[in-house]
This record gives sequence, C-alpha cells and structure tokens, in this order.
Amino acid sequence: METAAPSAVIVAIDGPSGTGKSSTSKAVAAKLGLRYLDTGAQYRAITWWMITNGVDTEDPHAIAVAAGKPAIVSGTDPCAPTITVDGLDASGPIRTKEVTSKVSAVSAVPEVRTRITELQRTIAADADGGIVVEGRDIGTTVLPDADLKVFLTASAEARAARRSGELKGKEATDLAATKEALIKRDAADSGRKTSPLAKAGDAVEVDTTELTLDQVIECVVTLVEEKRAGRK
Ligand SMILES: Nc1ncnc2c1ncn2[C@@H]1O[C@H](COP(=O)(O)OP(=O)(O)O)[C@@H](O)[C@H]1O
Ligand SMILES: Nc1ccn([C@@H]2O[C@H](COP(=O)(O)OP(=O)(O)O)[C@@H](O)[C@H]2O)c(=O)n1
Repeated sequence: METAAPSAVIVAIDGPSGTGKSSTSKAVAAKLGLRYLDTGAQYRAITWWMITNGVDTEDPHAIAVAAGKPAIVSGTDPCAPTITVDGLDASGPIRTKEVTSKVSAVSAVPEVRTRITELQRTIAADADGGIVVEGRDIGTTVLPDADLKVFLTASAEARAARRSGELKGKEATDLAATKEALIKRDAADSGRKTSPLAKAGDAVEVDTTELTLDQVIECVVTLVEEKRAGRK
C-alpha cells in the first residue's frame, strides 16, 4: 500500500446505521478540503449487481465466485460523491429496501470484503490531501493506521427516527419496522466472522443521540484539527 503525502490526514469514521456517519463525514471532508469515501455505498453497489445479475444472495459460494466481476468506481468529491457499477450510475438503485435487506449477507462473504477492502485502500492511498472514509471496519481493518478514528453511536430509537424521517415519501415505512430492520442489520454486521462492525481500541467514541448534526460535525472537525496540530 502506498503512503499518502506527509500533510495528508486519514480519518476513519465507523458506527452502526443512522448514527450520522455519511452526513458527518461529507461535511467534515468538505470543510477541511479532504476527499470522502462512503464504503457502505460500495457494499450496496456489489449487492445491487448480484441482484440484477441473478446471483442468489443467500448463497455465499455463488457470491464468492461472482465477487470479482463488477467494476465498482467511487467518486470522492464530498460535495458530489458518485458510484458506478460497470459504468452505470448506481446511486439511486443502491438505496432501495431490497438492497438494504440483502447487503449484510453479501458483505459478510470474505471474497467480497477482500475485493472491496483493496479498492478502499487504493482510493485512500491516492487521496493526496487526505480523506474521510466511513463504514463499519475502517478503523479496525481497512485503515488501521488512520490518523484519527471516530466511532459514532446513538440509541436505536434515535437512529430509527432519523432513518424513517429520511424514507418518508419514498417507500412505505413505519418507525417500529424501521427500528426492527436496523437492529437486525446491526446484529448481522456485528456478528459476522470477517471484519465485523466494531470500535477500534484507539477510536474516539461519540454518542450522537442528544447532539445535533452540526454539533457532531464541529466535534469531529475539532478532533481532526487537534491531530493536525499535534503533528506539527
Ligand atoms: N445528530 C443528528 N441529529 C439528527 N439527525 C441526524 C444526526 N446525524 C444524522 N442525522 C440524520 O439522520 C439520517 C441518517 O444519517 P446518516 O449520516 O445517513 O447516517 P449513517 O451514515 O450513519 O447511516 C440523515 O437524514 C441525517 O440527516
Ligand atoms: N465498511 C463497511 C461498510 C458497510 N458495510 C455493509 O454495508 C451495509 C450498508 O452500509 P451503509 O453505510 O450504506 O448503511 P447505512 O448505515 O447508511 O444504512 C452495512 O449494513 C454493512 O453490511 C460493511 O460491511 N462494511
């Protein structure tokens, strides 16, 4: 793995669904002039490809065999992140309920993780000015030498309320069903064998339940600035 330029800062933001990883990471990256990578979008993209190509998402062997086939490309501008699969814009289709319900099974397959992890490390190494990478295993597995690791948490109630607010008007949803689906996905992501959702020992944990998004962004910006100041 190549190392980024000396002034570059690598920030890893992990945590369960609805804790504010994407919103926080995008805003922090935009404020500090860093690139941004949504690793969940990559796992969603490979899941979408499996579904559209008729791969049984309950068959880990079939998933493993197909894992190397789709070409997944992530654009890392925090103001306009993009994701394509085999040249097609996947940003809409990866957010459907079907993909959301199947992504944990696909992302648990070791061959999928190896492939996507390599992609993520290449993108981080190529980000000259630094990057904010968000996901589930960034601090523990993908970028264990990140300059700053943040682990976001929030109560299941707060996370479900945030998610169902987001889904309103798009796909029929209710709060209890959203909460149940979210807890199920957390359990699958935390319980898998290969690089599960986990807080790195050296990560700073931020409970966002009672914080506004702006407060979380401010908190992470301050943590990055402290790291940068400490390196001078
Ligand atoms: N601290 C917060 N307070 C209230 N709403 C928030 C907060 N953080 C994020 N949100 C909202 O919750 C939803 C989920 O946030 P998102 O950043 O997508 O979470 P994650 O990437 O962890 O799944 C978004 O609609 C976002 O605007
Ligand atoms: N680094 C990562 C990121 C996501 N994922 C998987 O991808 C799924 C979707 O991630 P996401 O970040 O888009 O999920 P949300 O929190 O945005 O709902 C997760 O539930 C995990 O199964 C992963 O395994 N490892």
